[in-house]
Amino acid sequence: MKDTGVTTQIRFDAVDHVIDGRTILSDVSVNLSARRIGVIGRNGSGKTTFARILAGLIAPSAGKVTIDGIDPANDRRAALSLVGILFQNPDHQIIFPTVIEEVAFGLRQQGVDDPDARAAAVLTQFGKAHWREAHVHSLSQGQKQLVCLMSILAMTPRILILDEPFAGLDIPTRMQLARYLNHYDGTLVHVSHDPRDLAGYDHLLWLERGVLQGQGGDVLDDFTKDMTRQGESDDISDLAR
Ligand SMILES: Nc1ncnc2c1ncn2[C@@H]1O[C@H](COP(=O)(O)OP(=O)(O)OP(=O)(O)O)[C@@H](O)[C@H]1O
Repeated sequence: MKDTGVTTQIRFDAVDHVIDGRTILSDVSVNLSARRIGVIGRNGSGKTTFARILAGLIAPSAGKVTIDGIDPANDRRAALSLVGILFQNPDHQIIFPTVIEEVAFGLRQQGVDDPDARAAAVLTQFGKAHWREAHVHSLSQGQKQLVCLMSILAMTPRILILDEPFAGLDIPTRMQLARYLNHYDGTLVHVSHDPRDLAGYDHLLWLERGVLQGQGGDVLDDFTKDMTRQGESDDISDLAR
């Protein structure tokens, strides 16, 4: 990954998130300036909720979130340029019939001049000028995921959040998408339950039932050991989870 020397400051101060009386995140505080951040945890540990709060898609029930001093839930227009998020299922993200319309949409939201020309330039930059008028429904899942990635990177966000975007893709497709990601020179926040996705990341956050269980550069080993230990039990039977 390129290093432009520009770092982005992510702060969560005592963040809680409660839905229907149930605590999904509890007292999460982090102060991050690493370039590649991994968020790891079991299913249902609160990773997607953390990602959506960081992206400003939802406001936390309590506490404060800032990216370089800006509250992404409060200042939605600024958030468009601050942070982009790529989800697992591109079909939940894509809203337009053709590739060019999809890539131009975010640019239009940002208020840039001539969003169609900018979108076409992005397609060319990715070697996909020939996708311009392609119908999104005719593309493979991997190709749709690349349309989502191009749409997000067109807006040049300081932070790119990946919420398990490679789940369900075959190995060659994952490798190809990962190569496109290598050109991104901002801060990557990658959410996954699989430690293999996050090997070599600068900083890890480990969430367990909505609580920050650990963080730092060497959390993956502890996480893997704990997952193996939990795998030997039978807590999948427990309906209270
Ligand atoms: N809008 C919502 N309404 C009700 N419950 C929710 C909502 N969003 C999340 N939850 C619950 O909060 C918990 C954490 O969910 P979240 O999706 O953040 O976890 P996760 O770690 O990303 O899980 P997974 O790895 O399975 O995607 C889960 O038990 C989930 O059912």
